[in-house]
Amino acid sequence: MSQYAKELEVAQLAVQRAAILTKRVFHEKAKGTVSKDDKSPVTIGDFGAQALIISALKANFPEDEIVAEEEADRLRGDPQLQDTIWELVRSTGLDDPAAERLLGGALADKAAMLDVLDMGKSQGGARGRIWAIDPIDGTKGFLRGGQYAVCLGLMVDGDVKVGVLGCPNLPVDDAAPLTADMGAEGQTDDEGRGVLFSAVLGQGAASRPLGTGALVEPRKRIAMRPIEEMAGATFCESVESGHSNQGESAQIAQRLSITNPSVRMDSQAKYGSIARGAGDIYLRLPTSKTYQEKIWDHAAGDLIVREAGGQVTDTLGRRLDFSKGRTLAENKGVVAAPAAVHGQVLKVVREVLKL
Ligand SMILES: Nc1ncnc2c1ncn2[C@@H]1O[C@H](COP(=O)(O)O)[C@@H](OP(=O)(O)O)[C@H]1O
Ligand SMILES: [Mg+2]
Ligand SMILES: [Mg+2]
Ligand SMILES: [Mg+2]
Repeated sequence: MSQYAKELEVAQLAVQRAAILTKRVFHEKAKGTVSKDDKSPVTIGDFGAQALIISALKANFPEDEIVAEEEADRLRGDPQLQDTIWELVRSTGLDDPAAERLLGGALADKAAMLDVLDMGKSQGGARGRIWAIDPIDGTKGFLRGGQYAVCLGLMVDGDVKVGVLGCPNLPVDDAAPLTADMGAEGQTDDEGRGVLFSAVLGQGAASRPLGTGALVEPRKRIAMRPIEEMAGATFCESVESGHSNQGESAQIAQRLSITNPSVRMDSQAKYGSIARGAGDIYLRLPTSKTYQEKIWDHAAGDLIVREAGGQVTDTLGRRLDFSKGRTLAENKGVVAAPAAVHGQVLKVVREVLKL
């Protein structure tokens, strides 16, 4: 068995199960948005998906630490919201009994769900096995019917070894071109959509359809698209102008003679899209001097792009450093591109950002 085979299997199934819940929330439920301290929207989907993922990890790797985005504190004083989430968590499972058994089956009760939600408070760091979870990345995209991703990465001694991204609203087809309307909103029909990206360090990156039971076979290798002419490249960037500086990104594109409009989409679906050659370059350009990127926003995508033939650094050319705790404290922004042109892109990024 290859290294991290069990971790890869459990991670993919856990993400797949959590995505069943997020899709249910989107389709069946009124969007129960509560406001968090940082004002980012967080929904019953975020809590429910996080509970399902942590419960699968604890069933298989009870000693591992977990860094997860959400915490149960705000739920403890809100019995109604607790009930809504518990009802969803209780009734969401993979439709393959063996796969569901591997994830440990259903949680015992609501109290167990709250406990599990709080198991994601590890401070992270440079030692041991630590999972990073973003139960819904791109919450704003999720609410809009745009792109979002269920994200899971395993770090060992600060280095990402396994990465999985579930993207329910991306086309299944790796060859489907990116279109401007793909990212922003209105993805209400699941037909032809849903992809599960994965990578293990040193073993390449792959995709398969995002299913609802056992993992869909085969798992197909993905690779970035070789860029022959920079002018024909496509940028991916955030929809939210507060998350990445779109004006600077346009200047960089212009200096690289890129004429294609950049494709805006929420979440780590950007990393998945460039990893399979649907787009080429992902830039995340800081909009504030103080914001520190969160490890759960990048761990899986960083590995998937690198294993697909890409290079991922920050705007100063440093590898993303996942060993510094819950944030990428030693990095600023992200520059992800095919390895062969990364240097050229980075040079222009530094010129425009005056770094
Ligand atoms: N000022 C900021 N700069 C960069 N990223 C930010 C930010 N404020 C919030 N974010 C992060 O941006 C993520 C979404 O990224 P994107 O813009 O690529 O879709 C959010 O993840 P969540 O949606 O999981 O909260 C959040 O963690
Ligand atoms: Mg958030
Ligand atoms: Mg996120
Ligand atoms: Mg999130």
